[in-house]
Amino acid sequence: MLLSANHYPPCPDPSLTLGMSKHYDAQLLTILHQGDVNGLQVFKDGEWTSVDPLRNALVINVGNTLQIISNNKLKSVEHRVVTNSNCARTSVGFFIAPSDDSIIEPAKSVVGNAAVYRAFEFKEFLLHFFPNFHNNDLVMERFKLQA
Ligand SMILES: O=C(O)CCC(=O)C(=O)O
Ligand SMILES: [Fe+2]
Repeated sequence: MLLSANHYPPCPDPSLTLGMSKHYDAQLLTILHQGDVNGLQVFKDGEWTSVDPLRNALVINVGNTLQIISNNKLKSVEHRVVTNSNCARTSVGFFIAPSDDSIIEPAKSVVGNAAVYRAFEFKEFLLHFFPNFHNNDLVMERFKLQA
């Protein structure tokens, strides 16, 4: 498990920069507390949509590794953080991750004979994920079984 605290100061011109650029989370699940300031957006139906903070609620985000284990039944979502000019924003994320030597593969109970991904060690996934952070299709392609 990894804990990450993010602080986004107010930005005089939010059109010039993002708080966090678009990405997918690599791990199994992200549990995010985003306080009460807007900023998180998900890419849905071809556009960026705000995930408005709800009082006393956490955001649960499926990561790439859970997408693979679920054989694409659960989808990792592209997301980013925008800034605003009025107030600072702080978020805290818990990333639930397997140990580096865990074997990741689509769960037998969900795939039948149609596994989309091969089995691999989680550390192989991380080694490939970070250098290719901005090309998620390329990341996922490497772990697919040949059609
Ligand atoms: O600050 C946020 O709301 C999201 C942060 C995030 O996406 C991340 O840390 O991976
Ligand atoms: Fe994220």
